Amino acid sequence: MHTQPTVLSITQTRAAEQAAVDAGSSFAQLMETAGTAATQALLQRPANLQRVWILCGKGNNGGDGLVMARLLAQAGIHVTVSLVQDTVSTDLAAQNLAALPASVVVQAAALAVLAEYDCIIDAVFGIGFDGELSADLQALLHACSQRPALRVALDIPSGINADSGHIAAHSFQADVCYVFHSFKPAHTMPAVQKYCGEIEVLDIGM
Ligand SMILES: NC(=O)C1=CN([C@@H]2O[C@H](COP(=O)(O)OP(=O)(O)OC[C@H]3O[C@@H](n4cnc5c(N)ncnc54)[C@H](O)[C@@H]3O)[C@@H](O)[C@H]2O)[C@@H](O)CC1
Ligand SMILES: [K+]
Repeated sequence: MHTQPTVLSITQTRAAEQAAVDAGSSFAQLMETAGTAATQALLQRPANLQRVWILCGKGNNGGDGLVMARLLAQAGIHVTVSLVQDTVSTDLAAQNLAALPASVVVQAAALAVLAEYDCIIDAVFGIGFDGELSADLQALLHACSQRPALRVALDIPSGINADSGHIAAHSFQADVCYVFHSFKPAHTMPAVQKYCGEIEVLDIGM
């Protein structure tokens, strides 16, 4: 028998996160668990992962990417991080940026894009994205889709609205999408599933 996945809207997801925090967790713990679960899932894949490039947006999806950067570097992987919006805007993302080990290279995307990677991780936007991508981000995400690297999206490929499923031009084209806690409505839509590739739902303890 095929079990239908649980689907939560953006509002329901944020309410579930708040309920987990009210029950004794914390947003920092949820982010740490999300980044840890995605790192473990990635390391279990039969993939060459010597050089990983992580594109981080300024919000908490970027924070998840920064947790992964720390953990992958601790696992001995050569990690490059690009802050694609030049900064981080949430306390959690800032804390995880400050916690990066010295071995992680933090480099402007315009420079980093010239190097070779085995894996590209999209931590630009998650459920906070709405609308269209800037011209710069369109060019960057399009360049990523041309690369012979394993492309991993965190929560949802950047450029896609998690509720409506609207796909902005040059949204990230993933091979695998690690979805946190539960499907959002967009993950059920065939057009969006083409951008997700393989979808794996990860328990983040809520
Ligand atoms: N809140 C929590 O407890 C958790 C959040 N998690 C992660 O956090 C994500 C949600 O984080 P946020 O709510 O910070 O949102 P995002 O990180 O998805 O993005 C928010 C940022 O994107 C900007 N933005 C939105 N649309 C844009 C557009 N068209 N062009 C340019 N910028 C745009 C917003 O102004 C905001 O600064 C989830 O998808 C998940 O990956 C996980 O860490 C698990 C726990
Ligand atoms: K993403």
